[in-house]
Amino acid sequence: MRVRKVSRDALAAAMREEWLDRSRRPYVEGEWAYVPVREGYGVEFDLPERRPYRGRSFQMIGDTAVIHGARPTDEEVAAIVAWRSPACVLYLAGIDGVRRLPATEVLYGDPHPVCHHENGFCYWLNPAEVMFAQGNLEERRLMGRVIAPGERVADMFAGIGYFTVPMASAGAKVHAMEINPVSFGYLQRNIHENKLEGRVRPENGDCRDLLDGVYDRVVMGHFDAPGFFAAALAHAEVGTVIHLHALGDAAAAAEAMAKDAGFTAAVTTRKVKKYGPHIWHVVHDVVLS
Ligand SMILES: C[S@@+](CC[C@H](N)C(=O)[O-])C[C@H]1O[C@@H](n2cnc3c(N)ncnc32)[C@H](O)[C@@H]1O
Repeated sequence: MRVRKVSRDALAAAMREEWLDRSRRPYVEGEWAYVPVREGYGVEFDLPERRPYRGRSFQMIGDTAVIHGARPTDEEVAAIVAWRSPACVLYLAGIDGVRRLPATEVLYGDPHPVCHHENGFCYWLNPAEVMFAQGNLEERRLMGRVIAPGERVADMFAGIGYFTVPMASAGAKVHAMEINPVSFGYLQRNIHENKLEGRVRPENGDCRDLLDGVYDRVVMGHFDAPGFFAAALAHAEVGTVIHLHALGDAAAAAEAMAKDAGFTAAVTTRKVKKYGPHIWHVVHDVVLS
């Protein structure tokens, strides 16, 4: 690409120049911008054409690239670094145990806390320490939309606040429970960074011990949630809505447990993402009457 080099501050003015090639995009690196030049005008450099990235998909969390599946080769890591200039590349080999801890290998740079921007919120986390579920994006948006101001909400598996933050921002009073002290630290930070103190009561511990009083809505964002459903029912009343996450269909079991607790349950189900062959991560919306 034929370019002229200008300072980043001068880029806006360069974009109005007669010599600008409007069919190409400028390339910005650090404090400098390389601005494409039309035929017939003088150039300072002829940059090699940047080859588009054709490797497998990866997740950007803040400035950290996270790659799933088979362990990437050195060439794959080099291609990601050349394409996105991440500060760090992590290989996510798996997610362990009920605390959903990521098993990661550092392939480039040093892991560090990052701010991941999503739906207008900022989530601090270190992707080498805690997971950030990519496939739940639509569910996180939805939880922000279903809230009526003043609702009493329990987020039983709050993690770093993916559901708590949008719900509190929509006007709910959220009781956010998280058992892992590392995730809990980020939860507290994310409540603060998103200016939601006063709307969230964060507590570190087992949600079965922390549930307190009666809630209008209960979010159960964990694959093991069906095993905790009885605990949620003990803090529900007629009209309470429970968002029960599960791997596979837990609707019939939920209806039976609600009946045992003296309620009638109306259950609707949506798929969040495919988890494995013939296995879906689903959410059952359980409305109690
Ligand atoms: C799937 S992760 C984060 C969930 C987040 N709501 C999401 O879907 O992105 C589930 C979280 O539940 C926490 N957890 C597991 N068992 C728990 C328990 N008994 N009480 C409170 N938190 C628990 C884990 O430490 C983890 O941070």
